[in-house]
Amino acid sequence: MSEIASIAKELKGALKQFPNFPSEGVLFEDFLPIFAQPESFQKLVKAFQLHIGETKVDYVVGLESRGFLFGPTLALALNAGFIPVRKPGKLPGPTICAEFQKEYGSDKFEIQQGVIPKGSKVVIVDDILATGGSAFAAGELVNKSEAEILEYLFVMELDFLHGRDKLGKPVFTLLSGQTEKLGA
Ligand SMILES: O=P(O)(O)OC[C@H]1O[C@H](OP(=O)(O)OP(=O)(O)O)[C@H](O)[C@@H]1O
Ligand SMILES: Nc1ncnc2[nH]cnc12
Ligand SMILES: [Mg+2]
Repeated sequence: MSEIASIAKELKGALKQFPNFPSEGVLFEDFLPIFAQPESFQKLVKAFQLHIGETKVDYVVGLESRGFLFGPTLALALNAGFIPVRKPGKLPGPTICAEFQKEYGSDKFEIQQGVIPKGSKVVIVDDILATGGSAFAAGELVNKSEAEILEYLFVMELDFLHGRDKLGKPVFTLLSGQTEKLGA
C-alpha cells in the first residue's frame, strides 16, 4: 500500500458522521477530530504534500471556514503562500465576488483584488467537495485573477453529487467519500 493510501486509511477512522445535520437528509462528515491529534494533523498535511510531489505551487487558496484549518499549514509545507477566499464583507479593500449554490443553501465568496499575481500556479483546498458550488466559485475568483489552477484538493468527496464534473481541472480527494445520499 502507498504511503498516501495508508495515511488515508488511518485518517478515515478518525472521522465522525452525524446524520441529518445541519438539515434532514444530510450525512455530515466531521473532520475536526483530525486536528485534535497532532499526529493525524501532520499526516493529513503529509499526504497532500506527497501527492503534490515536486510540482511547484506558488499559492494555496483556502476556502473559509474549513479550508482555513489546514490550508495555511499545507502552504508552509509546500513553501507556498496562502490566500484566503472569504465569505462576503470580511475582506478589506477592493474584492472580487462570486455567488454559488451549496448542498444546503446559497452563499458568496470573495478574494482581495491583486493578491494573486497573474500567471501564478495555484491549488485550491477545502475539506469537502459536495455539489462543487463553493470550489467552482473559488475557481472563478482565481481565474478572474488570471492565475492558473493546477488542481483542487479535498479531504473528502460526496461522490453522488458529482461536484468534480463542474470543476474542469484535476481533482484530488484524499479519503474515499460517500457514494450514496443518506437514506438512498
Ligand atoms: O461543494 P459544496 O456544495 O459547495 O459544499 C462544500 C462546502 O460546504 C461546506 O462549507 P460551509 O459553507 O457549509 O461551511 P464552513 O464555513 O463550515 O466551511 C464545506 O466545508 C465546503 O466548503
Ligand atoms: N455532508 C457534508 N458533511 C460535511 N460538510 C459538508 N459540506 C457540504 N456537505 C457536507
Ligand atoms: Mg466550507
